[in-house]
Amino acid sequence: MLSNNILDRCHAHRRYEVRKTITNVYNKIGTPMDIGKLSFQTELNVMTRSLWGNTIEGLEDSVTGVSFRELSNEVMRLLGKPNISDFFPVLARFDIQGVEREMKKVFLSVDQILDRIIEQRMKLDTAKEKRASNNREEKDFLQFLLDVKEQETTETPITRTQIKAMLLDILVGGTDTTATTIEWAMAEMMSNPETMRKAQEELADVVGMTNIVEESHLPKLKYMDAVMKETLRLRPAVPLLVPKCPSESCTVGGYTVPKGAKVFLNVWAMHRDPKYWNNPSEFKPERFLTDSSRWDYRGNNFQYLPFGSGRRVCPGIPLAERMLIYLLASLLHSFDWQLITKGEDLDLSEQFGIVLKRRTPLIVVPTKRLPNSALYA
Ligand code: HEM
Repeated sequence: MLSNNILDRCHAHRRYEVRKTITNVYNKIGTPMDIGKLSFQTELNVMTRSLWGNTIEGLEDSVTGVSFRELSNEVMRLLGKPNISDFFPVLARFDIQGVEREMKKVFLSVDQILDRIIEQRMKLDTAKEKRASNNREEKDFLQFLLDVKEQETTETPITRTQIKAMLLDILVGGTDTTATTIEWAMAEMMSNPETMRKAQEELADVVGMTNIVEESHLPKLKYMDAVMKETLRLRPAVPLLVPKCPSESCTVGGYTVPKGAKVFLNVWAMHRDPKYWNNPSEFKPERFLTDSSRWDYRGNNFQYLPFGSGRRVCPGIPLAERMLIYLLASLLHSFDWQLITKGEDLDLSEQFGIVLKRRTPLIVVPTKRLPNSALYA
């Protein structure tokens, strides 16, 4: 589902959702907008369309009374909260801060949403629907997993709980990270208007002002790509990566790491180390334009690891790469953006957590940029 090949085949989902977002923004032009919220909803819709062919707009509220974004925020908050049980496992059964209790509550809600989606799919699964689905050119991810579950001969049978876990892993791993990165990129550009000017100039050159951004333009948007790389250097969405736990004691850089230790890799600090970066706290996309072959997201260059490295490197890189640039480019090409109060200093402070969020949401006001209104439909 996350390979470039499959992503190429379902590019229509991304186009549909990004265009829907542009139209929605256009319909509310001149009013303040929360960029994080807007990006989250677009990314969530893109992912759920690829996972089970539909969005969860409406369903989430009707099943649990809260939006998926609120649930996801809560999962991230609890995952990042320092928990005494982790430091003194002997106390874990008392769950002194109630982290486990709260997490169970959130997961129950997410579980109900995913159960409803699976049940809806299984209800459709009459013989007639099944024939239609088998004949369909593309199966979505859920259908693929349900088919594997049905084949009892499979060596490693897959359970409904595992299906829900995989769906949740992908949803939680992909939505907040992408939305937060777009929000940071926009905030950094608003604080450095020269970078915004250059990005919009590139869009005018590559896409033109009588056209809309398409995924086919993305490989030509070199400056926009550098903006994303610089955003992920300065504001890595997962600043401590996902904790690692060695299965054997080992020695790294002269230090012994005992078997079973919890290891955090502080890429936030690595990305700001003055030994490797000139003026590390400056937002300067140009640093990624020179010697660009050195910079990619695969984790082979140990001074730059926004998606991790090795066996547990983020599997969502191909989707993230496309969606980050596609959505940001579409927002910057279609609109100019201003802060609510002109001349105000934008708050760039960070909030500690497993995902590196802004302390305050980025609220900005769009104005129309393209001459032809039909391009917003
Ligand atoms: C800006 C976007 C994203 C960033 C910065 C990001 C970053 C990361 C990082 C740092 C890790 C941990 C790697 C490690 O510890 O070595 C990770 C894991 C993961 N990511 Fe992403 N990610 C992004 C988008 C996505 C997307 C779009 C998806 C899914 C479609 C996704 C799915 C996952 C999953 C499932 C894991 C867990 C992998 C495992 O533990 O085996 N991510 N991501």
